[in-house]
Amino acid sequence: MPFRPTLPSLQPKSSSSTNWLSRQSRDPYVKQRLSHPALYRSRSAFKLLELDQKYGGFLSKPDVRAVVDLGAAPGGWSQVVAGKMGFDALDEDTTELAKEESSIPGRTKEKTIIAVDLLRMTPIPGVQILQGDMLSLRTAAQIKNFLSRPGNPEGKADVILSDMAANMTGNKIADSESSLDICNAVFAFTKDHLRTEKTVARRKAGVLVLKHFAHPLMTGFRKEYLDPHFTNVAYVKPDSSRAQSSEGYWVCMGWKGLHQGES
Ligand SMILES: C[S@@+](CC[C@H](N)C(=O)[O-])C[C@H]1O[C@@H](n2cnc3c(N)ncnc32)[C@H](O)[C@@H]1O
Repeated sequence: MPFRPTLPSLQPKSSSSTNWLSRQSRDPYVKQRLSHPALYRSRSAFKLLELDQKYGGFLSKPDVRAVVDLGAAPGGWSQVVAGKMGFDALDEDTTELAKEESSIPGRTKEKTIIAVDLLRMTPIPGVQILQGDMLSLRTAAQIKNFLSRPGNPEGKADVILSDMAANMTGNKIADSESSLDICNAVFAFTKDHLRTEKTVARRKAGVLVLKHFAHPLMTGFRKEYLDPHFTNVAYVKPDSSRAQSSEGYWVCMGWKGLHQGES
């Protein structure tokens, strides 16, 4: 369902909601979303577009056959991925131009996109939706089933995206721990399901994009799990991410797999 601005009610507003409305009305990315022909479901879609563009169009490489989008609801990132992989992922066909932009010549529909979230999602063409908790091992097993098909018997993904975020409590320690739990669960999934750059035979193939909230615990996580296992790890705060949020993304390229003796 496309994003629809709600009309402001006539009730008096609290100062925080007035501030929010005023910030929204000035936010260039909210304005861009409302006027963009693709009618992305979320403002987050622009973060992924920015990351993809900055890191060489990793979603559009011809060898990318399977993408997993974790924490996908309401579906902006999945719409971006589906568009890049040749599906018409628009919620509404507004203009002919938008249709042309979303269909990339030379792409077939032999691609797998899996979107996972705790919440229900409205369907997106080309995207298989799975409602489940990524902190549960059962969900990882279900994703593997979705990934495994004749062209991909080993059930691997070329790109794993995680924009997952638990509900914030306002307690910094609890919130950092939830973010760390999510990062650990995503890494556990990645080590079993991301195709290595060696298997693909392309440098920087096997990409993980992982959202996290800045905290010293996260520096340790990066040093222990990301830096040793990827050819390149970059920290990015997209321009489209609100300055007051402590969120940031690691763009990790070139999955090397586990080292001998690691499990
Ligand atoms: C910021 S939103 C994602 C927005 C999405 N990338 C988009 O473009 O529409 C974060 C999502 O993470 C999901 N989430 C949080 N914890 C999760 C978990 N343990 N398993 C699956 N999804 C989770 C939330 O339900 C929420 O929809």
